[in-house]
Amino acid sequence: MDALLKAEGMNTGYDQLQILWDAALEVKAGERVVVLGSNGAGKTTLLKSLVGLLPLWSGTVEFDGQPVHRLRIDGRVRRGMAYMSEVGIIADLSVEDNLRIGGYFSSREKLKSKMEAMFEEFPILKERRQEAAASLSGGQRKMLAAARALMGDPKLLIMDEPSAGLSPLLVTEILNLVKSLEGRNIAFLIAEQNIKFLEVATRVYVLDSGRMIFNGTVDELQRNDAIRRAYFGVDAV
Ligand SMILES: Nc1ncnc2c1ncn2[C@@H]1O[C@H](COP(=O)(O)OP(=O)(O)OP(=O)(O)O)[C@@H](O)[C@H]1O
Repeated sequence: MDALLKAEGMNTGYDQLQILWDAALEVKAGERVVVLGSNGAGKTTLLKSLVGLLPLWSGTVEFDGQPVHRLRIDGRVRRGMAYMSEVGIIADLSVEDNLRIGGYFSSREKLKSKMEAMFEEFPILKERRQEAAASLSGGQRKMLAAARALMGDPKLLIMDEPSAGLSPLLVTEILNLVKSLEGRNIAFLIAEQNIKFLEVATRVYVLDSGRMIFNGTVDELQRNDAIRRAYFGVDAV
């Protein structure tokens, strides 16, 4: 199967400081790929350069068979990439209006039906549809960020540390959300340091100091002694 997202030779960073070193990554249609990395490994930098929030110094990104690394983020979103980020949630706007922004490129009829589908998927958002996003709890804001990204009917949903700041119970909710979207033909690329996310992964990359040091299945990861020691503790798995 051809890759939906294929990035090669990614080098980038901030000013003179190089963070990503020749990173490569592939996500096939419908796959759920987790990029595991500790604090400061470069996960956010990687995702930002994939979606167009940070320019690459060198390297290529292809999406759906087309090069996209010279496109701005909106051009990549139109092609079916979605970046789930709470940063884009507008606190003063209602839940409903935030969702409307997520469906910006949809026709009016489509927007209405997508909104209803989201409210079915996320009943808590329906309950609070008229309230300002600022009034939502941390977990509810994540739900809104996910629903907003899904409003655009993406082929690929990119999530940056969805578990950050959430209680274990809410982490389970996010995992359930990812599981519940199985079969919808949405691929996931999830950057995380929480190994619980391996539960939903069909494939894993490990990013270490800006370099991809592993690419394989969860089974293969668990059989890799060096990585197991570094990420799970010697006896953990
Ligand atoms: N705007 C910036 N300017 C300079 N350095 C930055 C900037 N953003 C990130 N960095 C540095 O780049 C490195 C990688 O950061 P990045 O946020 O990509 O890592 P991460 O894996 O997402 O970490 P975390 O889990 O802590 O969010 C870190 O050393 C960080 O200090």
